[in-house]
Amino acid sequence: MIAIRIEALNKTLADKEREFRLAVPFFSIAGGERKAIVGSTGSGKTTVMDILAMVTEPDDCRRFELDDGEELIDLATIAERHSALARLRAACFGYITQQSPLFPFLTVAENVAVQQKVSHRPDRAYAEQLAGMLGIDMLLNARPAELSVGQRQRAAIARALSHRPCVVLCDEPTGALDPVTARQAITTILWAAGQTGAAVVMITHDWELASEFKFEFHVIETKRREGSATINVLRPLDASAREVGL
Ligand SMILES: Nc1ncnc2c1ncn2[C@@H]1O[C@H](COP(=O)(O)OP(=O)(O)OP(=O)(O)O)[C@@H](O)[C@H]1O
Repeated sequence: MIAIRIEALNKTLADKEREFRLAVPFFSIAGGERKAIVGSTGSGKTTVMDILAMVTEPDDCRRFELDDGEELIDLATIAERHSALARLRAACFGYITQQSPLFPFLTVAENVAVQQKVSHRPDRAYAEQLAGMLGIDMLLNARPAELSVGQRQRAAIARALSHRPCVVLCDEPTGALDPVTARQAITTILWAAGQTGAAVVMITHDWELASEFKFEFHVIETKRREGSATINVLRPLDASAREVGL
């Protein structure tokens, strides 16, 4: 079973006027688990997700590793090994970003097929099944420009799940969806994760939906400010804080 562990990780983003520092003392996720990351806008949720997706490199960490059940992979240094990083991403990770850009010159079906091809897991029937569950099966031959924002978001979800990843990362996957379609999207993500025993990490502002689907909450909050620098920390949220909707 897959597991990712982070210990004492730090990342600083800075420009001339301000500095944003994020600390992750400890975070772990294993196959079958579902964790929600919450926090105010600009608190660093996407930064955490980009680090998990190995899009952004941490500045330093005591531990940042992926255990795939056979091998322990050091994610802190994998960015230096381009082909290993590309292989790992294609095989293991499904990342639904906020924009989730689709190739504009390809149909929805072709966008999904590209992901499966890169991951060496072509499976048209599975792609169609996901599209059906997400309510976009009638749109498989449409190009992104012909879709609404919510339809594009669902196409991006189908693409990110289509190669049966064992880590599913979702950055506000239901941001453009109405409540019924949002529930359908989360149900599909968790169904697909259940097929492979995948771990699911989701950024959301929808506490109610995440609670309903039994996500474990982690929150990013400001620890302190030092001049123009903001220092934020990711920590688990206990049940009592969740009840008052902190
Ligand atoms: N290059 C940079 N220099 C300084 N600060 C930066 C830079 N890039 C990003 N930031 C800051 O980093 C912080 C974290 O950004 P991030 O996108 O991770 O937040 P978020 O919690 O995902 O926000 P949202 O909910 O709005 O999507 C923000 O406050 C942002 O202003």
